[in-house]
Amino acid sequence: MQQSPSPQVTRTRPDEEKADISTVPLQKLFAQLESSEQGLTGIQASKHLKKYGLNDMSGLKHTAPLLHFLHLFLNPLIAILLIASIVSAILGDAVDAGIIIIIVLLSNVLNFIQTSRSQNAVEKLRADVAPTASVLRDGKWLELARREVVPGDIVRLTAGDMVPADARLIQATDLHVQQAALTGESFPVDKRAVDVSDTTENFANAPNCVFLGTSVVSGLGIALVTATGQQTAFGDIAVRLASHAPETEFERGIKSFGVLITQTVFFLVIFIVLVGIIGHHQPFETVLFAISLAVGLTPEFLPMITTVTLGQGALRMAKRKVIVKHLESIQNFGSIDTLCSDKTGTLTSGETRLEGFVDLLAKESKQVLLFGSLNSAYQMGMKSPLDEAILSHGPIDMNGYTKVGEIPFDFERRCLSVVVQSGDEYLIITKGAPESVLARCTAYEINGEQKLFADASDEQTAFVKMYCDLNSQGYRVLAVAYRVISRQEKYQKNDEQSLVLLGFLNFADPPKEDAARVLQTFKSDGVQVKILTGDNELVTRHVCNQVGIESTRIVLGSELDHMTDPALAQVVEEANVFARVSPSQKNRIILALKSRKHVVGYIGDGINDAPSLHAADVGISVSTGVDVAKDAADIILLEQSLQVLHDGILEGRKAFGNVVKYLLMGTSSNFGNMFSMAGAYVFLPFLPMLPSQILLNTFLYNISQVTIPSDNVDASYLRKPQQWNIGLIRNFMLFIGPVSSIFDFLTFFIMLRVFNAGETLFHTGWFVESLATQTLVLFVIRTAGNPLRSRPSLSLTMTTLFIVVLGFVLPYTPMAGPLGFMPLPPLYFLFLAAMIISYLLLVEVVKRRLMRRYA
Ligand SMILES: Nc1ncnc2c1ncn2[C@@H]1O[C@H](COP(=O)(O)OP(=O)(O)OP(=O)(O)O)[C@@H](O)[C@H]1O
Ligand SMILES: [Mg+2]
Repeated sequence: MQQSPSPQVTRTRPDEEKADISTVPLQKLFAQLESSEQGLTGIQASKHLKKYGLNDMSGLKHTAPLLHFLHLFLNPLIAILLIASIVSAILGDAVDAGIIIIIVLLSNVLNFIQTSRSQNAVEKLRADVAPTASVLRDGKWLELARREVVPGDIVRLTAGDMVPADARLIQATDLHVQQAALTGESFPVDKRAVDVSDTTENFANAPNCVFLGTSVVSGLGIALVTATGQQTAFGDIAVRLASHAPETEFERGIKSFGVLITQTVFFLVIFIVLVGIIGHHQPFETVLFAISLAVGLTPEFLPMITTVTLGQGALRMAKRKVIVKHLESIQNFGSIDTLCSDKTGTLTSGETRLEGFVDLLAKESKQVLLFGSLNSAYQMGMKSPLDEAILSHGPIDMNGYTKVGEIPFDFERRCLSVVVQSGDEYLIITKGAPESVLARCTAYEINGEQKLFADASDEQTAFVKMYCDLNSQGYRVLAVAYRVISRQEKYQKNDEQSLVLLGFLNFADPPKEDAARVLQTFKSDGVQVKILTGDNELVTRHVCNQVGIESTRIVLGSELDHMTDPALAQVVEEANVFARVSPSQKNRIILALKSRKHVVGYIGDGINDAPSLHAADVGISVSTGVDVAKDAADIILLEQSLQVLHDGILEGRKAFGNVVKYLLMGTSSNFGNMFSMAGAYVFLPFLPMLPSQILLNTFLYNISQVTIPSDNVDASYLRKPQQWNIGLIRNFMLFIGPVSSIFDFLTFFIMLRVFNAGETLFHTGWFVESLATQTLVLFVIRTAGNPLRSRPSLSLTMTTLFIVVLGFVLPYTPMAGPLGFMPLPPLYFLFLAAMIISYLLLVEVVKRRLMRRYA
C-alpha cells in the first residue's frame, strides 16, 4: 500500500456505553482492544470464527461431501427404483434386483466423483482471486480472505477497498465512503472516528461507522469490526448485491429442457402402466419396466456433464490467465457479441507520462507542476494513472505546504481538490478535466497577475482552444486552478468555485502495440468492440484512429442526457465510441445494448466501472483492478490485455459447444431409443428389454458421454458468438429421435421374422443394436459439418468405441447369464453393420437440414 504523506490522524477512544449498535457487545470488543494494540490473536480469532461464523451470507453451513452424495439418491425416480428392486429381490428375483442396485450405485459414484473433482478445481481457482481484507492479527497486518474476518478484528481501509464487515472507526484520515447501496446517495459520505451519542436515527449516516456493502472512495481508516456476515446491519442488501444477476439464457434453457423431459417421462410412465393394465403384463414387472425407462430417459448426468464441461473450460481459461468466478458465466462469455471497454489500460498502455506543465501562455510553469503535485500527493483517493504520472515525474519540493482537507474525486464532477496550509494562508487546489475546472473558475492568472473572466470572454475561448489543440494531438489534459480559502471544519463540493485558472498538465498515453491487431481478431470472431470512456472526445478520437476503431460518430455523455431510452437504443447500435460518459451513463448504454438483445461484456477496473460490471451480461475485471470492480465482475483477467480476453472468449465458446453436444445427444438418440421401447411394449408378448438391461444400457451410454467435455470443437463453431438455441434442441428431439426409432423397429422386425428370436435373443440383439447406434451417432452429431472432416478428441473416440465393443462382447462373457443375454448368430452382425451405416447416413442428412435452419 502506498503511504500517504503526513496523514493527520484523529484519534478517539470509543465510548462503549453510548454506542451499542451491533449484535456483538462492544464493551467486550473494546476491552480487548485496550488490552492489546495487536489485534486479535490467532486463537481468539478462531474462537470468534466458531462463535459468529464465517463473514459471508452462508454462515458456517457447509454441506459435507457425504450429504452431497446421498442427495443424488433423493431423486424420486431413483428412490422408487431402489425400493422396487428391493421388493423384487424379496419376491425372488435377487440377481436382477442386485444388478439394478449396483448400476444405480455406480452411476451415482461416477456422477459424484466427476462433479466434485471439477467443483474443487474451480473452487481453488476462485480462491486465488477471492476478496481480501487487511487485518491486524498478532500485531501484524495480514491480507486475509474477507470471509475470515471476525468481530473484534481490526481492519485497515484504503481507497478502492470494499468495507469487509460492519465496523466502527478508530482512526480516520479524510475517509470518504460510497454508500449508495444503502442510502441511494451517490456522492461519497465522509466518515470520522468521532464519538456519537445518538446512532438510532438514520443509522447508515452514523459518521463513525462503516458498513458491509459500501466501499472506500478515498482516505484511510482503521476500524474495529463489530458485526460480520448475516449479523451485519445491511447484510440483506449486501446479499442482494452479491447475489448473482438474473439467471442466464443458458440456465433458463437447461431448466426448460428439464421440464420438457419431465413431462415426457410422466406421460410415458402413465402410458406404459395403462397398456400394462389393459394388456397382458404382470403389474409389478410393468412398474419396474416403466420406471427403468423413465430413468433411462432422464438425462441424470446432465448437471454433472455441465459442471465438468464448464469446469474444464474454466481450467483451460485459467491457463490462459482468465479466472472465472461463476461457472455459469462461461456460457455468457462465449455468447458475447458486444464488448464494451474503457480506454485507459485496455486500449492504451495505461503507463501515462507527464509531458508538459504549462501556464496560460503555454510556457513551462513550475507553479503548475507544484500545485498539480500537491493535489496528487495529498489526495487519498485511488491514484489514477494521471496522478501516478505526476508523482513519478521527479522529486518536487513540497515543503511549506501541509494538508488540511480534501474533496475527493468523483466521475460526475471529474475534478478533485485538496486544501493546504502555507504559512497563515489556506489554499484550495483543484485539478481535473479542463471543462470541469474552467466551469468553476471566475478568474485566471498570468505571470502572477490575476484577471477576472469577462462574460463570454476571448480569454476563455483562447484557453479552450489551448487544451483542445493538445487533445487533438492525442495528449490528455488536466487543468489546475486554486484560490485562497478560509479555515473550515469540513470542505465540500461547493467550495470549488470562484477559482483562479493557473495552467494545464498534459500527458501522453500511447495505445498498446498489439491493440489494433487484437481488435481485428475480435471483429473477425463476431464481437464488436465499443469504447465507453470518461475521457474527452478529441483524445478518444485520436486513440481510436490509431487502433483502427471507426470513430466518425462519437457520442458525448451530455448528449445522452437528452435521449429517451428508445432513442438511445438506436444510437448504441450505430455508434462505437462514447466519450465523457459518467458511470451512470455507461450503465445506461449497457442496458440499451441489452435491450437490443445483444450479449454484452464489459471490461473495466475502476470504482466507476462497478455499476456497469454488474449491469453487463458478463462483467470482466483485472486482477490489478480495485476490489469494488473485482467484486462486481464475473471474470477476472490476470493480465489487462485484450488478447487474453479474446482467448478466454474462445474457450468459453468451446465449453458451451460441448454442453450442447450432450444435450443434442440426450434428446435425440437416447430419447428415440426409449421411445421405441415403449412402442415395442405394446405389441410384444414379453418385455422388449429387462429393467436391468435398460439401466445397464443407459449406464454404458452415459459412460461414453463422460469424455464429451474433452472433445474438440470445430473452428467454424468458434468463429462466432454462440447462443442458446432451444429450437434446435427441440427439433433434434422431434426429427432425429424418430429416425432412430425407424431403425429400432426394423431391428425388431428382423429379430422376430428373420431370426425367429425368442425373448433372450430379442433382448440381446436389441441391446447391442441400440447401444451401438446410440453411442456412435455422437460422431455425426458432434459437428455441424462433415463428420469425416471434424476430428473428435482421442479420449472421446476411445470411450465411445470401447462401449460399443463392450456391448458386442458382453453376450459372450460369463456375465451374459445373469444379465439375460445369449450369443448372437454371426449373420446378425452383418445385418447390424448395414443398419448402423444407413442410420448414421440418414441422421447426417437430417442433421444438416436442421443445423442449416438454425445456423
Ligand atoms: N486523479 C484525477 N485528478 C483529476 N482529474 C481526474 C483524475 N482522474 C480522472 N480525472 C478526470 O476525469 C476524467 C475521467 O476519468 P477517467 O479517464 O479515469 O475515466 P474512465 O471512464 O475510467 O475512462 P478511461 O478509463 O477510459 O480513461 C479524466 O479524463 C480526467 O479529466
Ligand atoms: Mg478507467
